[in-house]
Amino acid sequence: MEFRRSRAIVPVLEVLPEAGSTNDVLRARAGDLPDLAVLVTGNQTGGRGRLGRDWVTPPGTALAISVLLKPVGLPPTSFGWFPLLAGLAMSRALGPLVPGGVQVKWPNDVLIEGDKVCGILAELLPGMSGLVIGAGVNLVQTREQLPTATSTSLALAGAEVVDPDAVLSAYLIQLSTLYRDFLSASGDPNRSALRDEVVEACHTIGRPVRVQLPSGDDLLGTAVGIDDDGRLIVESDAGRTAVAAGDVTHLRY
Ligand SMILES: Nc1ncnc2c1ncn2[C@@H]1O[C@H](COP(=O)(O)OP(=O)(O)OP(=O)(O)O)[C@@H](O)[C@H]1O
Ligand SMILES: O=C(O)CCCC[C@@H]1SC[C@@H]2NC(=O)N[C@@H]21
Repeated sequence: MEFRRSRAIVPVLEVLPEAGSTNDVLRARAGDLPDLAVLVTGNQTGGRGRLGRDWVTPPGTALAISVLLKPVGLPPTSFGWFPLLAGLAMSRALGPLVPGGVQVKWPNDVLIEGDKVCGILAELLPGMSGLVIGAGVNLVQTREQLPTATSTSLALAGAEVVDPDAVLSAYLIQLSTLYRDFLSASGDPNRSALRDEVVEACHTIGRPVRVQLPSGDDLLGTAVGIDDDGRLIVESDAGRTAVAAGDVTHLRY
């Protein structure tokens, strides 16, 4: 895979021929790298997913992108927005490539007709000094190369051309723009405009959902919004619950 054009968008873009996990490499080097530095590989051998799962991609079939964010002067409670902005950025980058577009499942999975084409893993740096936002994008895997029946690739979903560099550039342009918009909107603690965009893109809002909470409990209800800290608000028989982390399933009633 070749990467050509993305360097102008971010201060540091390093293409690794191979990496265990780009999130791990970037976290280890975060102290020496600037805000919005990016590591990318098309050959990630030890990818990690959310909730301790593996992220599996055969060499040369997928992109692994990790972006370092070092926002200055933000309260750590605001950090919950960044994974949502990454999901929105990726949905804008991938949406035009496939017939029928993409959907975002809260917090940041990007789906095509319900199947996962991109997963995002946001990890805090020690002392809340920043975050690493990792995104895995399934580009050209065949059905047999995907780990589950509910995952897909851009090629399988009907993208006519799958250019890794174009996907990378589009994502970085969208993410860096949203990130700068977020930082410059610090006068509006509710981030109303950005919140509206995230809610608009998030397919989960307005749907009946089951949320498997980190405690192991299940929450059944309807997703009705996103709160000031980026948490999903679920309305159930027990009232409203703000969910910071969990596995969401869209239910079809
Ligand atoms: N390349 C990949 N593409 C999609 N899913 C992957 C990939 N590699 C590993 N996985 C993992 O396979 C599982 C896919 O599960 P599934 O598509 O059923 O969605 P899910 O359980 O709702 O996922 P999630 O918990 O991320 O919302 C997830 O745990 C995901 O992290
Ligand atoms: O479980 C998920 O949905 C999140 C998957 C995140 C995968 C990406 S690939 C780039 C970065 N490096 C990793 O080890 N994980 C993330």
